[in-house]
Amino acid sequence: MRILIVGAGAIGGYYGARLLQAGADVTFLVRPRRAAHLAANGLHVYSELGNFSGPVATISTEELEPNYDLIVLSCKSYDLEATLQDIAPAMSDSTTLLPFLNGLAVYDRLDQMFGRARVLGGVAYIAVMLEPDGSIRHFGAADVVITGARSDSSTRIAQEFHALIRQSPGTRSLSANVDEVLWNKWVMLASGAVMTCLMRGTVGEILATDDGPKLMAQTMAECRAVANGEGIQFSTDDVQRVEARLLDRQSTWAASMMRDISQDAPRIEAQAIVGDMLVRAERHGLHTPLLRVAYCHLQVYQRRHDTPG
Ligand SMILES: NC(=O)C1=CN([C@@H]2O[C@H](COP(=O)(O)OP(=O)(O)OC[C@H]3O[C@@H](n4cnc5c(N)ncnc54)[C@H](OP(=O)(O)O)[C@@H]3O)[C@@H](O)[C@H]2O)C=CC1
Ligand SMILES: CC(C)(CO)C(=O)C(=O)O
Repeated sequence: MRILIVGAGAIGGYYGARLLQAGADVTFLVRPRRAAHLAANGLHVYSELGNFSGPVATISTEELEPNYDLIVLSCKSYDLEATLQDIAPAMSDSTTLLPFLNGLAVYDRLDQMFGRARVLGGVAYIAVMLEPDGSIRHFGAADVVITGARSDSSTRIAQEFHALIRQSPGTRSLSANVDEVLWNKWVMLASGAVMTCLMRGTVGEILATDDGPKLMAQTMAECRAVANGEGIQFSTDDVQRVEARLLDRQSTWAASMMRDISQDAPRIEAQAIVGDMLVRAERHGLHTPLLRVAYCHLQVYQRRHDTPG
């Protein structure tokens, strides 16, 4: 299987390296600055699960030809439209896409452009970061990847990808109900992002306050109601797994968007992670006050960074 990974950032670089270690045929689509860096230094991944260091094959959008079986999308959500233009020359009628972006808007867009049968579902539960020196650092040892076909005709390629990625360390599953998996992650992430970004604290710090547990539970209920409105029913296990993470008083976790805000990142994925949940809530006539407050707060942050001074 010929795999094109779009972006050699935290997620693309990390899983690209893991796929290379598994013997996969991987090329990274990168923009000029990253291409020059990788040509000069190679790719370096530092992880408790094993490091990777070595040269990698890169390509520019001008050089692309339609000869990939799978294109893995690992850009930030705000770069999706530009990325879709860049990958156009690589798309053949038989190319399948696998996005690892957070949120569900990416699926609506890809389904609209290419059809659901050409888009696999994928989530990564991991904390990785592109360091200023261009290397990729994995924080902790958690690394869970769940992928799956979203239509019968892409079952084979989903199985082939799983067979490759399962050779890497971490927990790997192939789901027969990947839509539920995608929603489950989004509900967890959106709820966690709403609370940790609004309160500027970790889950444990929030739960130690008078109203923290109640507000966290309300945020999860708002996000679950949106999922239900979109036709997703969670199992008791799903609900308990999200609650175990977001109602854990010992937790030092905060959403990566909260970490981006703490580091004064110029752009955040507020629209994809919180704004789009709110749009869907409105579509179903749902009252979601915490999502609304959080999105207003995140928009203020983004607008201040869009128009400095
Ligand atoms: N980091 C994490 O731990 C996790 C992240 N995610 C999600 O994964 C997605 C990616 O996040 P992350 O890897 O952290 O982000 P990064 O910013 O680390 O990496 C994104 C990379 O995409 C590249 N890129 C963007 N557009 C293009 C393009 N058109 N052509 C080539 N390269 C491009 C950027 O390159 P350039 O340098 O040229 O801008 C950048 O290196 C997000 O949606 C995030 O929410 C999900 C789970 C965990
Ligand atoms: C996997 C998880 C939940 C890791 O923190 C994430 O995607 C994020 O915070 O953006």
